[in-house]
This record gives sequence, structure tokens and C-alpha cells, in this order.
Amino acid sequence: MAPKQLNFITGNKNKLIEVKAILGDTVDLKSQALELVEIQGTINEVSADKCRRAAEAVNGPVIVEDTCLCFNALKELPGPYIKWFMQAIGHEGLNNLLAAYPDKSAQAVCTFAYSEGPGHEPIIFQGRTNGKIVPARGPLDFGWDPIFEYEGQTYAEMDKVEKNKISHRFKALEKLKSWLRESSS
Ligand SMILES: O=c1nc[nH]c2c1ncn2[C@H]1C[C@H](O)[C@@H](COP(=O)(O)OP(=O)(O)OP(=O)(O)O)O1
Ligand SMILES: [Mg+2]
Repeated sequence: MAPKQLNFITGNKNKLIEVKAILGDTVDLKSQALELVEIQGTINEVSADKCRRAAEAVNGPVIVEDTCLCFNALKELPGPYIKWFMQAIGHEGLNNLLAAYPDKSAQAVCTFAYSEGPGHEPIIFQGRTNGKIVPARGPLDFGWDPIFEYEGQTYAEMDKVEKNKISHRFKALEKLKSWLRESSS
């Protein structure tokens, strides 16, 4: 049941860099860059649907990942739509969205979905890290990293090694790794 190799389908180079850094040589990872259609729905529905589309596209086993940024004051929006919010209104606009609310807390949510191939139901592995939304600080190289603060530092200000020890992505990959261990023994 446990795959020997994972084929990570993503169009995002920064995600791939982090996934490789976190997994190290514990998993045999290959990857293909594809832009997949993403539906509207709950976090798990979006990830599972993306996974089914990826499995169809490559006609084989795949893993995908969908990242959400959930503002607690906004009942978890923008959530899976954060990419479009980022593109449209940027860091400043995202801060402005919360200007009407005292609660600036947010959750970074990473959801991996694995499928054995077309027709196989995706399995979900999710990690969440709690933080808060702040005016941008730090390098601008990865998405909303400069506005997500975790224990006094934004993700962007953190050393990559440190981010990868506490991030939403790290926590989701811990679950994936324990599933791989359990189902191979
Ligand atoms: O750790 C992160 N730190 C900061 N920003 C991040 C992170 N992880 C994803 N992001 C950004 C990328 C995209 O603007 C949105 C998620 O959208 P999402 O659809 O999952 O990513 P994507 O379309 O770039 O790549 P993919 O081809 O895997 O769907 O949040
Ligand atoms: Mg995407």
C-alpha cells in the first residue's frame, strides 16, 4: 500500500524547495510542475479534487498540496482562496481586511492529498500552525510569509531551517511520514 516513490505535482517552486528540505532523504521524491484547476469548497474538498485531477493528468500515483491562510476573525477566509487575495490586494490589503477586527489571529494550513492513481480516493494529511497577521517584515520571496507572525517573528524573518521545524507544511509532512512508516511495516 505505501508507495516507494512520491510524485509531487505542484506549480510552486518554493513549496517544492521546502518539501525537499523537510523530507530530506527519508522519502524518494520526484516532482512535476502542472497548473491544476482548483475548485471552491472546504479545505479537504479542494485538496482531494486537486489530487484526483493530478492523478488523471499523469495517469498514476500522485501527491499534491494545497495551502490556506485562514483569518479567525473572518471565519477562516480567505482560506483556500488566499492565492487570489494575495495576487489582488497583496500584503497591505490582507492587513487592511482585518482592520475592522481586534482579532488578528490566523492559521496557516497545509493539506497534502495522496492518490494511488485515477479512481483511487485521496488520503489527506493536514498540518496547522497558529500565528497572527502583521504588516510585512522580512524578505519577500515566498507568498504571505512576511505577514504571518509566529512567536514574534514572521515566517519571512525566520531562518528557513527554523520555519521548516514549526510550519504548517512540516506538521502535515510529519503525518505523511508516519503513514508511510506504518503502512510499509
Ligand atoms: O508556506 C508558505 N508561505 C507563504 N506563502 C505560501 C506558503 N505556501 C503557499 N503559499 C502561497 C502560494 C499561493 O499564493 C497560496 C497557496 O495556493 P496553492 O494553490 O496551495 O499554491 P500554488 O497554486 O502556488 O501551487 P500549487 O501548484 O501546488 O497549487 O499561498
Ligand atoms: Mg494552486
